[in-house]
Amino acid sequence: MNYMLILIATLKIIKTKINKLQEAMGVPTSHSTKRTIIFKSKEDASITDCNERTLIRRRVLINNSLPYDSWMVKHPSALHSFDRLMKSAMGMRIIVFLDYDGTLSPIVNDPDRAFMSDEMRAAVCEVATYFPTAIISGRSREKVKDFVKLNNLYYAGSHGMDIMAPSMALESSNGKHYDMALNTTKGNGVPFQPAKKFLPAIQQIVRRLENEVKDIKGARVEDNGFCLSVHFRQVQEQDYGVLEKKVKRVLEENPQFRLSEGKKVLEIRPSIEWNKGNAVEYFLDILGLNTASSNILPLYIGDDRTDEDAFKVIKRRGQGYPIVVSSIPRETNAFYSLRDPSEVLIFLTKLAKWIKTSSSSSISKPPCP
Ligand SMILES: O=P(O)(O)OC[C@H]1O[C@H](O[C@H]2O[C@H](CO)[C@@H](O)[C@H](O)[C@H]2O)[C@H](O)[C@@H](O)[C@@H]1O
Repeated sequence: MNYMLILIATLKIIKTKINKLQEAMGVPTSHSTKRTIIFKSKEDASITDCNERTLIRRRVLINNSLPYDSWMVKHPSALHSFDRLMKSAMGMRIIVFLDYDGTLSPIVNDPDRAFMSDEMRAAVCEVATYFPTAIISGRSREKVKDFVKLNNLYYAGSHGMDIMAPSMALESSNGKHYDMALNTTKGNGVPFQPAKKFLPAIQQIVRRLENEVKDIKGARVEDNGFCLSVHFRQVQEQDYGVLEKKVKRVLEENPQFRLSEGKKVLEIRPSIEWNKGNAVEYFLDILGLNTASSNILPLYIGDDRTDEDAFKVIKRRGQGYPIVVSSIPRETNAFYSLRDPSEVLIFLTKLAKWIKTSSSSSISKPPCP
Protein backbone atom coordinates (compact mmCIF):
# COMPACT_ATOMS: atom_id res chain seq x y z
CA MET A 1 0.00 0.00 0.00
CA ASN A 2 2.78 2.38 1.02
CA TYR A 3 4.66 1.57 -2.18
CA MET A 4 1.52 2.41 -4.14
CA LEU A 5 1.18 5.80 -2.45
CA ILE A 6 4.85 6.60 -3.03
CA LEU A 7 4.50 5.63 -6.68
CA ILE A 8 1.42 7.83 -7.18
CA ALA A 9 3.13 10.76 -5.44
CA THR A 10 6.25 10.33 -7.59
CA LEU A 11 4.19 10.21 -10.79
CA LYS A 12 2.39 13.40 -9.73
CA ILE A 13 5.70 15.18 -9.13
CA ILE A 14 7.03 14.03 -12.52
CA LYS A 15 3.85 15.19 -14.28
CA THR A 16 4.01 18.62 -12.61
CA LYS A 17 7.67 18.98 -13.60
CA ILE A 18 6.96 18.01 -17.19
CA ASN A 19 4.02 20.44 -17.36
CA LYS A 20 6.30 23.23 -16.09
CA LEU A 21 8.92 22.40 -18.71
CA GLN A 22 6.31 22.30 -21.46
CA GLU A 23 5.00 25.69 -20.44
CA ALA A 24 8.52 27.06 -20.44
CA MET A 25 8.86 25.81 -24.01
CA GLY A 26 5.61 27.42 -25.11
CA VAL A 27 3.90 24.04 -25.58
CA PRO A 28 0.31 24.09 -24.38
CA THR A 29 -0.37 21.72 -21.47
CA SER A 30 -3.55 20.45 -19.90
CA HIS A 31 -3.59 23.35 -17.46
CA SER A 32 -1.53 25.99 -19.26
CA THR A 33 -3.19 29.37 -19.60
CA LYS A 34 -4.33 30.62 -22.99
CA ARG A 35 -4.62 34.21 -21.86
CA THR A 36 -1.97 35.44 -24.23
CA ILE A 37 -1.19 34.49 -27.80
CA ILE A 38 2.36 33.71 -26.80
CA PHE A 39 1.35 30.91 -24.46
CA LYS A 40 -0.61 29.38 -27.30
CA SER A 41 2.67 29.24 -29.18
CA LYS A 42 3.05 26.15 -31.35
CA GLU A 43 5.79 23.67 -30.75
CA ASP A 44 9.15 23.94 -32.43
CA ALA A 45 9.29 20.62 -34.10
CA SER A 46 12.66 21.08 -35.68
CA ILE A 47 14.48 22.85 -32.91
CA THR A 48 18.13 21.85 -32.85
CA ASP A 49 18.72 21.80 -29.13
CA CYS A 50 18.94 18.13 -28.18
CA ASN A 51 17.52 18.52 -24.70
CA GLU A 52 14.56 20.43 -26.01
CA ARG A 53 13.98 17.80 -28.67
CA THR A 54 14.14 15.03 -26.09
CA LEU A 55 11.55 16.86 -24.04
CA ILE A 56 9.23 17.26 -27.02
CA ARG A 57 9.51 13.55 -27.83
CA ARG A 58 8.83 12.70 -24.19
CA ARG A 59 5.70 14.86 -24.33
CA VAL A 60 4.54 12.94 -27.38
CA LEU A 61 4.96 9.69 -25.52
CA ILE A 62 3.04 11.00 -22.55
CA ASN A 63 0.20 12.47 -24.59
CA ASN A 64 -1.54 9.24 -25.45
CA SER A 65 -4.37 10.99 -27.25
CA LEU A 66 -2.20 11.91 -30.19
CA PRO A 67 1.02 9.89 -30.34
CA TYR A 68 3.33 10.43 -33.27
CA ASP A 69 2.88 6.92 -34.60
CA SER A 70 -0.86 7.17 -34.99
CA TRP A 71 -0.48 10.66 -36.47
CA MET A 72 1.90 9.12 -39.01
CA VAL A 73 -0.84 6.78 -40.13
CA LYS A 74 -2.72 9.86 -41.36
CA HIS A 75 0.40 11.68 -42.55
CA PRO A 76 2.85 8.97 -43.61
CA SER A 77 6.55 9.62 -43.91
CA ALA A 78 7.39 10.94 -47.38
CA LEU A 79 10.59 8.92 -47.08
CA HIS A 80 8.87 5.62 -46.32
CA SER A 81 6.35 6.36 -49.08
CA PHE A 82 8.98 7.59 -51.52
CA ASP A 83 8.79 4.71 -54.02
CA ARG A 84 5.01 4.84 -54.11
CA LEU A 85 5.01 8.64 -54.53
CA MET A 86 7.47 8.47 -57.39
CA LYS A 87 5.60 5.66 -59.07
CA SER A 88 2.54 7.91 -59.33
CA ALA A 89 4.78 10.80 -60.39
CA MET A 90 6.04 8.97 -63.47
CA GLY A 91 5.33 11.06 -66.57
CA MET A 92 4.13 13.98 -64.45
CA ARG A 93 5.62 17.47 -64.42
CA ILE A 94 6.86 18.00 -60.90
CA ILE A 95 7.22 21.53 -59.53
CA VAL A 96 9.01 21.86 -56.21
CA PHE A 97 8.11 24.45 -53.57
CA LEU A 98 10.19 24.78 -50.41
CA ASP A 99 9.86 26.78 -47.24
CA TYR A 100 13.15 27.98 -45.68
CA ASP A 101 13.27 28.19 -41.85
CA GLY A 102 12.65 24.86 -40.17
CA THR A 103 12.61 23.13 -43.56
CA LEU A 104 15.93 23.80 -45.29
CA SER A 105 17.61 25.17 -42.17
CA PRO A 106 17.18 24.08 -38.58
CA ILE A 107 15.47 26.41 -36.11
CA VAL A 108 18.14 28.28 -34.15
CA ASN A 109 18.06 31.02 -31.54
CA ASP A 110 19.52 33.75 -33.70
CA PRO A 111 17.47 34.38 -36.89
CA ASP A 112 20.57 35.83 -38.57
CA ARG A 113 22.38 32.53 -38.14
CA ALA A 114 19.81 30.17 -39.65
CA PHE A 115 22.30 28.88 -42.21
CA MET A 116 21.59 25.94 -44.43
CA SER A 117 24.23 23.27 -44.77
CA ASP A 118 26.36 22.84 -47.89
CA GLU A 119 24.79 19.38 -48.34
CA MET A 120 21.31 20.91 -48.30
CA ARG A 121 22.42 23.61 -50.76
CA ALA A 122 23.79 20.97 -53.11
CA ALA A 123 20.60 18.90 -52.89
CA VAL A 124 18.35 21.92 -53.54
CA CYS A 125 20.57 22.99 -56.43
CA GLU A 126 20.37 19.57 -58.00
CA VAL A 127 16.60 19.33 -57.58
CA ALA A 128 16.27 22.81 -59.16
CA THR A 129 18.27 21.63 -62.14
CA TYR A 130 15.65 19.04 -62.96
CA PHE A 131 12.41 20.61 -61.74
CA PRO A 132 11.15 24.20 -61.59
CA THR A 133 11.83 25.06 -57.95
CA ALA A 134 10.76 27.99 -55.78
CA ILE A 135 11.53 28.90 -52.20
CA ILE A 136 8.65 30.65 -50.47
CA SER A 137 9.68 32.18 -47.16
CA GLY A 138 8.43 34.56 -44.51
CA ARG A 139 11.81 36.29 -44.65
CA SER A 140 12.61 39.15 -46.98
CA ARG A 141 13.37 37.82 -50.44
CA GLU A 142 16.92 39.23 -50.38
CA LYS A 143 17.67 37.64 -47.03
CA VAL A 144 16.47 34.19 -47.98
CA LYS A 145 18.45 34.41 -51.22
CA ASP A 146 21.53 35.41 -49.21
CA PHE A 147 21.12 32.24 -47.16
CA VAL A 148 20.40 29.92 -50.08
CA LYS A 149 22.92 31.42 -52.51
CA LEU A 150 21.55 29.65 -55.60
CA ASN A 151 20.65 31.24 -58.90
CA ASN A 152 18.83 28.37 -60.52
CA LEU A 153 15.56 28.74 -58.65
CA TYR A 154 12.84 31.26 -57.88
CA TYR A 155 12.42 33.17 -54.63
CA ALA A 156 9.36 34.56 -52.91
CA GLY A 157 9.85 36.51 -49.69
CA SER A 158 7.45 38.09 -47.15
CA HIS A 159 5.20 35.00 -47.12
CA GLY A 160 4.75 35.22 -50.88
CA MET A 161 4.16 38.99 -51.02
CA ASP A 162 7.44 39.57 -52.85
CA ILE A 163 7.97 37.28 -55.82
CA MET A 164 10.78 37.49 -58.33
CA ALA A 165 9.41 35.81 -61.39
CA PRO A 166 10.88 35.13 -64.78
CA SER A 167 9.75 37.59 -67.44
CA MET A 168 8.26 34.84 -69.56
CA ALA A 169 6.68 31.47 -69.00
CA LEU A 170 9.14 28.64 -69.10
CA GLU A 171 8.69 25.34 -70.79
CA SER A 172 10.13 22.09 -69.60
CA SER A 173 12.13 20.70 -72.50
CA ASN A 174 10.82 17.17 -72.51
CA GLY A 175 8.76 16.82 -69.40
CA LYS A 176 11.67 15.07 -67.70
CA HIS A 177 14.40 17.63 -67.64
CA TYR A 178 13.81 21.20 -66.59
CA ASP A 179 15.51 23.55 -69.01
CA MET A 180 17.00 26.36 -67.01
CA ALA A 181 16.11 29.69 -68.55
CA LEU A 182 16.26 31.50 -65.26
CA ASN A 183 18.64 34.30 -64.60
CA THR A 184 17.35 36.86 -62.19
CA THR A 185 20.87 38.09 -61.39
CA LYS A 186 21.08 39.76 -64.80
CA GLY A 187 17.89 41.64 -64.13
CA ASN A 188 15.69 39.29 -66.17
CA GLY A 189 13.26 38.91 -63.32
CA VAL A 190 10.06 40.82 -62.82
CA PRO A 191 9.05 41.51 -59.22
CA PHE A 192 5.47 40.87 -58.21
CA GLN A 193 4.64 42.72 -55.00
CA PRO A 194 0.93 42.81 -54.18
CA ALA A 195 1.50 44.64 -50.86
CA LYS A 196 3.67 47.39 -52.28
CA LYS A 197 1.44 50.25 -51.11
CA PHE A 198 1.95 49.15 -47.49
CA LEU A 199 5.72 49.57 -47.60
CA PRO A 200 5.96 53.06 -46.00
CA ALA A 201 3.58 52.01 -43.20
CA ILE A 202 5.56 48.79 -42.59
CA GLN A 203 8.79 50.71 -42.26
CA GLN A 204 7.16 53.01 -39.75
CA ILE A 205 5.87 50.04 -37.75
CA VAL A 206 9.35 48.46 -37.77
CA ARG A 207 10.88 51.62 -36.32
CA ARG A 208 8.06 52.02 -33.82
CA LEU A 209 8.34 48.42 -32.63
CA GLU A 210 12.12 48.53 -32.40
CA ASN A 211 11.70 51.44 -30.06
CA GLU A 212 8.87 49.78 -28.11
CA VAL A 213 10.68 46.51 -27.45
CA LYS A 214 14.21 47.81 -26.97
CA ASP A 215 13.94 47.41 -23.19
CA ILE A 216 12.70 43.83 -23.34
CA LYS A 217 15.74 41.60 -23.06
CA GLY A 218 16.02 39.18 -25.98
CA ALA A 219 13.17 40.70 -28.02
CA ARG A 220 14.00 41.49 -31.57
CA VAL A 221 12.27 42.95 -34.61
CA GLU A 222 13.11 41.58 -38.04
CA ASP A 223 12.23 43.61 -41.12
CA ASN A 224 11.00 41.13 -43.69
CA GLY A 225 10.19 43.64 -46.40
CA PHE A 226 6.43 43.45 -46.78
CA CYS A 227 5.87 42.07 -43.29
CA LEU A 228 7.81 41.92 -40.04
CA SER A 229 8.62 39.54 -37.24
CA VAL A 230 8.88 40.20 -33.52
CA HIS A 231 10.98 37.36 -32.12
CA PHE A 232 10.59 36.21 -28.52
CA ARG A 233 12.65 32.99 -28.58
CA GLN A 234 15.22 34.63 -26.33
CA VAL A 235 12.80 36.63 -24.18
CA GLN A 236 12.25 35.56 -20.59
CA GLU A 237 8.85 34.04 -20.02
CA GLN A 238 7.85 36.69 -17.48
CA ASP A 239 8.26 39.35 -20.20
CA TYR A 240 6.04 37.60 -22.78
CA GLY A 241 2.88 39.42 -21.68
CA VAL A 242 4.49 42.89 -21.82
CA LEU A 243 5.90 42.18 -25.26
CA GLU A 244 2.57 40.99 -26.57
CA LYS A 245 0.77 44.03 -25.18
CA LYS A 246 3.24 46.36 -26.88
CA VAL A 247 2.88 44.58 -30.21
CA LYS A 248 -0.91 44.61 -29.97
CA ARG A 249 -0.95 48.30 -29.11
CA VAL A 250 1.05 49.13 -32.24
CA LEU A 251 -1.27 46.92 -34.26
CA GLU A 252 -4.35 48.70 -32.93
CA GLU A 253 -2.94 51.94 -34.32
CA ASN A 254 -2.52 50.23 -37.69
CA PRO A 255 -5.78 48.42 -38.41
CA GLN A 256 -4.79 47.71 -42.01
CA PHE A 257 -2.33 45.13 -40.61
CA ARG A 258 -2.91 41.80 -38.93
CA LEU A 259 -1.09 39.65 -36.44
CA SER A 260 -0.23 35.99 -36.79
CA GLU A 261 1.98 33.69 -34.80
CA GLY A 262 4.81 31.42 -35.87
CA LYS A 263 7.49 29.59 -33.96
CA LYS A 264 8.27 31.88 -31.04
CA VAL A 265 7.57 34.81 -33.31
CA LEU A 266 4.74 37.32 -33.73
CA GLU A 267 4.31 38.34 -37.33
CA ILE A 268 2.68 41.51 -38.58
CA ARG A 269 1.55 41.70 -42.16
CA PRO A 270 -0.84 43.70 -44.34
CA SER A 271 -4.43 42.49 -44.20
CA ILE A 272 -4.58 41.51 -47.82
CA GLU A 273 -5.79 38.23 -49.25
CA TRP A 274 -2.37 37.00 -50.27
CA ASN A 275 -0.44 34.16 -48.71
CA LYS A 276 1.94 31.32 -49.56
CA GLY A 277 -0.95 29.50 -51.26
CA ASN A 278 -1.52 32.42 -53.63
CA ALA A 279 2.22 32.46 -54.30
CA VAL A 280 2.10 28.79 -55.31
CA GLU A 281 -0.72 29.55 -57.75
CA TYR A 282 1.12 32.57 -59.06
CA PHE A 283 4.24 30.51 -59.78
CA LEU A 284 2.17 27.83 -61.50
CA ASP A 285 0.54 30.56 -63.62
CA ILE A 286 3.74 32.18 -64.78
CA LEU A 287 5.35 28.83 -65.46
CA GLY A 288 2.37 28.00 -67.63
CA LEU A 289 1.54 25.10 -65.32
CA ASN A 290 -1.68 26.28 -63.68
CA THR A 291 -3.80 24.30 -66.07
CA ALA A 292 -6.42 21.66 -65.59
CA SER A 293 -3.94 19.27 -67.19
CA SER A 294 -3.72 16.10 -65.22
CA ASN A 295 0.04 15.81 -65.36
CA ILE A 296 1.03 18.78 -63.16
CA LEU A 297 2.36 17.69 -59.80
CA PRO A 298 3.26 20.40 -57.29
CA LEU A 299 5.25 19.25 -54.30
CA TYR A 300 5.46 21.57 -51.29
CA ILE A 301 7.60 21.03 -48.20
CA GLY A 302 7.14 23.31 -45.19
CA ASP A 303 7.04 23.33 -41.41
CA ASP A 304 5.18 26.46 -40.45
CA ARG A 305 1.54 27.44 -40.02
CA THR A 306 1.87 29.79 -42.99
CA ASP A 307 2.74 26.78 -45.16
CA GLU A 308 -0.74 25.39 -44.48
CA ASP A 309 -2.17 27.89 -47.01
CA ALA A 310 0.01 26.31 -49.68
CA PHE A 311 -0.93 22.79 -48.55
CA LYS A 312 -4.60 23.75 -48.94
CA VAL A 313 -4.06 24.98 -52.49
CA ILE A 314 -2.41 21.70 -53.47
CA LYS A 315 -5.10 19.72 -51.70
CA ARG A 316 -7.78 21.67 -53.58
CA ARG A 317 -6.10 20.97 -56.92
CA GLY A 318 -6.52 17.29 -56.15
CA GLN A 319 -3.04 16.53 -57.35
CA GLY A 320 0.32 17.04 -55.71
CA TYR A 321 2.21 16.25 -52.54
CA PRO A 322 1.91 18.64 -49.57
CA ILE A 323 4.55 17.54 -47.05
CA VAL A 324 4.72 18.90 -43.50
CA VAL A 325 8.00 18.98 -41.58
CA SER A 326 7.20 18.11 -37.98
CA SER A 327 8.52 15.78 -35.34
CA ILE A 328 5.39 16.02 -33.23
CA PRO A 329 1.73 15.43 -34.13
CA ARG A 330 -0.14 18.53 -35.27
CA GLU A 331 -3.17 19.58 -37.24
CA THR A 332 -2.18 19.90 -40.88
CA ASN A 333 -3.50 19.92 -44.40
CA ALA A 334 -0.41 18.07 -45.58
CA PHE A 335 -0.74 14.49 -46.81
CA TYR A 336 2.79 13.40 -45.96
CA SER A 337 5.38 14.24 -43.34
CA LEU A 338 9.10 14.52 -42.74
CA ARG A 339 10.50 14.79 -39.26
CA ASP A 340 13.04 17.57 -39.61
CA PRO A 341 15.43 19.26 -42.07
CA SER A 342 17.72 16.22 -42.01
CA GLU A 343 14.86 14.16 -43.49
CA VAL A 344 14.14 16.95 -45.97
CA LEU A 345 17.75 16.61 -47.13
CA ILE A 346 17.37 12.86 -47.64
CA PHE A 347 14.09 13.38 -49.49
CA LEU A 348 15.54 16.00 -51.87
CA THR A 349 18.62 13.87 -52.51
CA LYS A 350 16.42 10.89 -53.35
CA LEU A 351 14.27 13.03 -55.62
CA ALA A 352 17.26 14.21 -57.65
CA LYS A 353 18.61 10.66 -57.82
CA TRP A 354 15.21 9.35 -58.91
CA ILE A 355 14.88 11.75 -61.84
CA LYS A 356 18.45 11.02 -62.95
CA THR A 357 17.94 7.28 -62.96
CA SER A 358 14.38 7.26 -64.27
CA SER A 359 15.04 9.60 -67.17
CA SER A 360 16.06 8.00 -70.48
CA SER A 361 17.16 11.30 -72.01
CA SER A 362 20.76 12.42 -71.73
CA ILE A 363 20.76 15.05 -69.05
CA SER A 364 23.60 17.52 -68.82
CA LYS A 365 25.52 17.58 -65.56
CA PRO A 366 23.89 19.96 -63.11
CA PRO A 367 25.81 23.20 -62.50
CA CYS A 368 25.85 22.49 -58.78
CA PRO A 369 28.49 22.23 -56.08
O1 LIG B 1 8.50 30.98 -43.93
P1 LIG B 1 9.80 30.66 -43.24
O2 LIG B 1 10.97 30.66 -44.18
O3 LIG B 1 9.71 29.41 -42.42
O4 LIG B 1 10.03 31.88 -42.23
C1 LIG B 1 9.24 31.99 -41.03
C2 LIG B 1 10.01 32.80 -40.00
O5 LIG B 1 11.29 32.15 -39.92
C3 LIG B 1 12.30 32.77 -39.14
O6 LIG B 1 12.00 32.61 -37.76
C4 LIG B 1 12.05 31.28 -37.31
O7 LIG B 1 13.39 30.77 -37.49
C5 LIG B 1 14.40 31.45 -36.69
C6 LIG B 1 15.75 30.86 -37.06
O8 LIG B 1 15.80 29.49 -36.90
C7 LIG B 1 14.05 31.27 -35.21
O9 LIG B 1 15.02 31.95 -34.40
C8 LIG B 1 12.66 31.86 -34.94
O10 LIG B 1 12.30 31.64 -33.60
C9 LIG B 1 11.63 31.20 -35.85
O11 LIG B 1 10.36 31.79 -35.70
C10 LIG B 1 12.46 34.23 -39.50
O12 LIG B 1 13.42 34.81 -38.66
C11 LIG B 1 11.12 34.94 -39.45
O13 LIG B 1 11.27 36.28 -39.85
C12 LIG B 1 10.19 34.23 -40.43
O14 LIG B 1 8.93 34.89 -40.45
